Amino acid sequence: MPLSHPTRRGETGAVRARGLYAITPDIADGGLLLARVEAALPWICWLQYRNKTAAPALRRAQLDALLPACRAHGVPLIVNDDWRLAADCGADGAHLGEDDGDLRAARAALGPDAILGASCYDSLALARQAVESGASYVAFGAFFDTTTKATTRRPDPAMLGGAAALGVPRVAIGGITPDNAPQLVAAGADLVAVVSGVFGSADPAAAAQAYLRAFTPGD
Ligand SMILES: Cc1ncc(COP(=O)(O)OP(=O)(O)O)c(N)n1
Ligand SMILES: Cc1ncsc1CCOP(=O)(O)O
Ligand SMILES: [Mg+2]
Repeated sequence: MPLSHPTRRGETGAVRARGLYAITPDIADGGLLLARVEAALPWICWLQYRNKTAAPALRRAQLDALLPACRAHGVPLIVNDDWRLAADCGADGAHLGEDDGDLRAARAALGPDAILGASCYDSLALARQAVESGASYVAFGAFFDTTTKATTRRPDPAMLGGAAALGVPRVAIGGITPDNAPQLVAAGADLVAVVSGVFGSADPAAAAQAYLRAFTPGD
């Protein structure tokens, strides 16, 4: 069992997690998507279902296929963009960016135990607001160049340290590789969120394991 695996709740009930947060790419073929996710699942802490091109029915069908696989590995499944879809399919949480609706409404609908993430880009002020509004983790990025998403805001890694006082897991995203992940973990990232570095690889299991070395320096 990799160190990243458990998602624990501390005495305050807050979500605690550390490791790799894998995010799915836009794959239309559900069988292929499931096979690639299943290869990575033993090594990841959380999975985010993100598909920016699928029609609603395909998104729902892909989630319905991914959920039992995630459950079998004890990996929470988080739905990007759409907290209503997360609620409908019984996922463990949702991730909302600045155009994805209201965190308070999502928290009220999903309940106190849901994992609710917020994109905070390069802004500590956004992160503070997000936590006040019910976010259980905050995400910063893009830290590095990426072709997965057009990005304009580029935080300094020191922002991850500045966010420690918020008391929720800090996620780093954007162009993260096994080579540049250690500097983000050293700066305070609890999780590194990755699309292409895992699912763009011919071997998602090996790729996922390569990221875990950032969390066990010296191995
Ligand atoms: C963990 C994590 N961090 C940031 C994002 C980006 O969210 P958003 O800005 O809403 O952009 P899209 O992913 O919806 O294109 C994320 N999805 N996950
Ligand atoms: C969704 C998202 N938000 C900021 S960067 C990004 C894409 C990250 O993908 P990759 O890990 O392939 O750079
Ligand atoms: Mg979004």
